[in-house]
Amino acid sequence: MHHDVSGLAELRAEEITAWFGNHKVLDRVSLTMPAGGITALIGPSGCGKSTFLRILNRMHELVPSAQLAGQVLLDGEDIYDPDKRLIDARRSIGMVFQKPNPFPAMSIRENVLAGLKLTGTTASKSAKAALVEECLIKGGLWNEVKDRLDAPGGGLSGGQQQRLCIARSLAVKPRVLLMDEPCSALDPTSTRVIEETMLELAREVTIVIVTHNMQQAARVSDTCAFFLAAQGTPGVIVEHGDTKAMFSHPRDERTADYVHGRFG
Ligand SMILES: Nc1ncnc2c1ncn2[C@@H]1O[C@H](COP(=O)(O)OP(=O)(O)OP(=O)(O)O)[C@@H](O)[C@H]1O
Repeated sequence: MHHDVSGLAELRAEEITAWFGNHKVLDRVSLTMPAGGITALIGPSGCGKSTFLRILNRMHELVPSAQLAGQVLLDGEDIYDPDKRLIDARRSIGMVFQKPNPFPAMSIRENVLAGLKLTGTTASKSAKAALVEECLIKGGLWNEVKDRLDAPGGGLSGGQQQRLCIARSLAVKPRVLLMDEPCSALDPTSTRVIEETMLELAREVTIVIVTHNMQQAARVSDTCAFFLAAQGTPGVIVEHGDTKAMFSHPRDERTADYVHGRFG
């Protein structure tokens, strides 16, 4: 299959079912996350959004009791193909977490470059310097840190740390960036800066974001998927599609109730 590593990539989940032990938490969830778009995953707590996100870059299998059925296709290629290496899936599909997690004692520069070691990538000193600048610019942090690249990452504010984590994930040139409530630990100003960064990044990387903030989903996402797990049943997608349409004219009453803040 044609595989343009520099181009924008579509991520597609097909019939994903997930368990922790015998507890089924997702049931045959299918979703196409368009290339170069921002897809928001919304829904009440416990409906399986984070589990679904973790399945998209093979983090679910880190939990010993976790099981999975279905496929995840990056530009048509199954990331769970036994011939594919885990590290390749993780490099192509990066993740930013709820709580900023830079290496606190490492310098800002070393934080950005940290992923290169893990993926065994080597680069010259000047190539590394260029990469650090490029990723910090894309992460929306360059102007604030360019004069102190050797200061520890842990000395930055929460919002800056989160942008540092975004820059770090960009350094290995991912094709998809997964973000699990990336702003929930941040103040409104930092949140807006991250949202602007996301809108810029979407030109070159496909983004999937879990968010509890409906305004945020409306501001940043092109497409949206509403997850729901009815009492005692696994999570499913009730409705998905164009974000503006889903917020203004939801097809399902449960979506209407959720996006208007009537539950969850
Ligand atoms: N490591 C785990 N071991 C066992 N069960 C788990 C584990 N992680 C999640 N679950 C269960 O899977 C279900 C889905 O959880 P998940 O965190 O994916 O939901 P969520 O929609 O992301 O929730 P939230 O919005 O609160 O983060 C829940 O019933 C949860 O208790």
